[in-house]
Amino acid sequence: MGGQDVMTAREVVLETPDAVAQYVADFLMEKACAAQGVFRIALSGGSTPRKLYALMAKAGYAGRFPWDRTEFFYGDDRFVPADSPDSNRGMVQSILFAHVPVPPENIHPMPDRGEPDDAARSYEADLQRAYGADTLVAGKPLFDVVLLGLGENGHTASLFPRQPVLEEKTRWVASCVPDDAPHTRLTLTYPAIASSRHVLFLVTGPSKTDVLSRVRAGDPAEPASHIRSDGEIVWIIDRGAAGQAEGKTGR
Ligand SMILES: O=C1O[C@H](COP(=O)(O)O)[C@@H](O)[C@H](O)[C@H]1O
Repeated sequence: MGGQDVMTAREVVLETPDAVAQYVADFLMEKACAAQGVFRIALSGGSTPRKLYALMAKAGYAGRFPWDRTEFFYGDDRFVPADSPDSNRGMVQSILFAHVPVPPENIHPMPDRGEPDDAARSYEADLQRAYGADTLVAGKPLFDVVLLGLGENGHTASLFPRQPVLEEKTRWVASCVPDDAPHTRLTLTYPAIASSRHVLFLVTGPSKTDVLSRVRAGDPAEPASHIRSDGEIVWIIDRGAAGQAEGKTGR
């Protein structure tokens, strides 16, 4: 694969948020089942992927997904305890992991204690152990799939506008303190996200239409405009976010 940016990404527009969840669940099932050996996913947080995680916890998926050879990491998290309602880790645990036979050692939550920068370095070391090297190599993706969302203020993972983390070229994980959102965060950096076979953006609802159109036009002020993948990028959006009267699949 030659790699993609958001301008050359494939786009799938579906009727509803439920259809988006279904599409992504089927995508993950197909890719994970087809993979040889370990399959690594970086999960997204926030509200949009909840439907996806709930669907994957249902018998039809839970009984067939290769949980035992899938390693679950996080694209970002808020630096709060897992029992906080704002914790991405806590959200995925309660909606998905509590209901499926995933070995606990396959779940890699971002740390939520100590100094945020130490926690970021510790998570980076966790990723490097899984990857088997401390330098990212072209042709050897860190992640099979990275799931991403898109905040109304333009952030993706916890890459917020105007933050120093947007300039990070070598670290895989960094801490940041957004100026327009609560909590210190830990986030994958651009180079870590780019080391992937598939980046899937899940975007639903009319509140995302404006920011989505800015990113799709390549607005450099939007952090999501700078996402790359060594493989493919796919936008999976509902017609509410697309600002369309009717859904269609294309591009
Ligand atoms: O803070 C976050 O927000 C983004 C977008 O979330 P959504 O609620 O608009 O779906 C999410 O992708 C990220 O993981 C999360 O930490």
